[in-house]
Amino acid sequence: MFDFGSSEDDGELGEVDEDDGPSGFEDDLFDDEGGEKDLVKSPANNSAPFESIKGESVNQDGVVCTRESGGGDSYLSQTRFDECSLSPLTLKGVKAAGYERMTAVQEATLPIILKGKDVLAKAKTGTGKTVAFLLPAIEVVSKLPPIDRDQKRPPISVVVVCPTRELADQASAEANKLLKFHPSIGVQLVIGGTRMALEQKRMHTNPCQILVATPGRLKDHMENTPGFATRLMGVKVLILEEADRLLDMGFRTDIERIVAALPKQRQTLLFSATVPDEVRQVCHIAMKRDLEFVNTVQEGSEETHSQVKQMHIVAPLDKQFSILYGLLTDHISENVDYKVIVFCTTAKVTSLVAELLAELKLNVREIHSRKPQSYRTRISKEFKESKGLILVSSDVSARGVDYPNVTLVVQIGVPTDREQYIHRLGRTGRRGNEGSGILLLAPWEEYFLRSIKDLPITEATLPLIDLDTKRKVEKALAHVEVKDKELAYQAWLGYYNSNKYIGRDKYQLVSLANEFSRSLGLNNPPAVPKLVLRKMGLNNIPGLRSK
Ligand SMILES: Nc1ncnc2c1ncn2[C@@H]1O[C@H](COP(=O)(O)OP(=O)(O)OP(=O)(O)O)[C@@H](O)[C@H]1O
Repeated sequence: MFDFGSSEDDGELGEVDEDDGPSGFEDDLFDDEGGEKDLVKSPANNSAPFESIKGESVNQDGVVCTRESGGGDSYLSQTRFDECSLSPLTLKGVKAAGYERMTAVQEATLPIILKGKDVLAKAKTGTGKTVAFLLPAIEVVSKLPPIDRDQKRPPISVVVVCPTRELADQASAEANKLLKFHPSIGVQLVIGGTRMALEQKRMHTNPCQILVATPGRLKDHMENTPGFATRLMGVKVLILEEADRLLDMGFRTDIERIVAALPKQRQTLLFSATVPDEVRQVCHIAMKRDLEFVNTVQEGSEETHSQVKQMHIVAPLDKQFSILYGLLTDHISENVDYKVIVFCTTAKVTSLVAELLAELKLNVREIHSRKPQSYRTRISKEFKESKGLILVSSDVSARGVDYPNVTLVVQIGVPTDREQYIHRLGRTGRRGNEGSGILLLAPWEEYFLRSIKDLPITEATLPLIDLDTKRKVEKALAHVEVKDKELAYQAWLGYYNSNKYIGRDKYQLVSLANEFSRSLGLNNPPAVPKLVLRKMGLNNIPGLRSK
């Protein structure tokens, strides 16, 4: 249906739509944890330059020297796991998991981590960072004296902190896979949205040395689970997955508290596909001064994969649903085994888009923080295992989640920041596979393209929308519950209000929100509770209706 004549174009917290971060009132009122937090990024802390934590990785001129490894997009290195000094039981686990050769980041980090050094590692999405930090952590535990069976609360030796529940779930599953031949090493998952009491019981009955957690729930256990704080005194390795997300302002206080509760004598590993400068400046919160920065993204190469075709489309809001529908039907007709993720700005907008696409008879699932954890786990598992499915998602799936063979990632509306764009796009093109990404922006969101102008993203011409598509979409929109449209409108307002760029001019913001409401087929913008408007700083702005 669409023909893209593409032309070159030089064109935040991020929304952690997840329940374990610091919850402000925004969570309840605007919906999405992410919206607010994303935009309150940590300001560059110039008083703590990276040189102050340089260690061996800074040369005499104070320039950070990174260890380059691997090449371009090559997925696996030439080095085999059995060439590395891993214990026989761990090697057996690696082999049983089907891994033979190391990926570039594994090859680059494993020897350094095994030496006991703190490592900050940057490697592209889907290149095996989880195995890279789990293997040496397992080695540390396997060398410790075995736990005394009578000991009621054995120490925890490794803590892995992940920004979302899905990611934590995935890391603990990978750990269990690698631990197949280490029956005495236990893993426990502690994440928000599940019953604390159940986790407390499990921790009591099944001793674990490796704990995988989201920050909020970990803090809860520190404060409320008897004996937990003592068990943490045994920690030898702390891992912060998606370190930049965890160290930005949204999570920083939680991480500071967690770090303060752990022994100083420990090894700390920070992994992410994106490591902005301000994160390097704050990583001293958790790491030793002589940390090593291992960067497997070669100087001058992009942080995204070259085998993933990236495009952006700029279109007014009233055309976006039709464009989305057209993009999806085109993609489905060209890919029998299609597997698509559509990222939306907030949980409630996600819900609305999923409802609309389901009305359009597409095979759709939705995932976001407003869904119960049991539902999220089920949908995530289903999407992992299936083909011929579209997952409409908030940023709960933006980072780290390893859905195999995703063929297309669509992002509608401005991502919270450059990093979030890269991580979302990184759900496709994993393990060297091909994929494509489309960013759909409104004209007033075009400013975002400046922040990704170094990435190989091309501009697609505005697709023509045929009358049939337009009618179908209008009809489907008319069937979407009015209540859901109202909730999406409010969430939209909250999200863009907290956007530094768009939320600056409140009059303009309201006019854009009302454009969004019209694009949903609403004649009048929905009324928003007075309290919500006050908290957004939007009371008395003409064009808004209050109730
Ligand atoms: N050495 C290896 N050989 C083959 N497959 C591997 C190897 N290491 C990891 N994998 C697989 O590669 C996939 C991607 O790994 P993983 O999810 O850890 O990537 P990541 O770098 O953490 O991605 P993201 O930045 O999105 O979090 C997983 O399916 C994992 O099982």
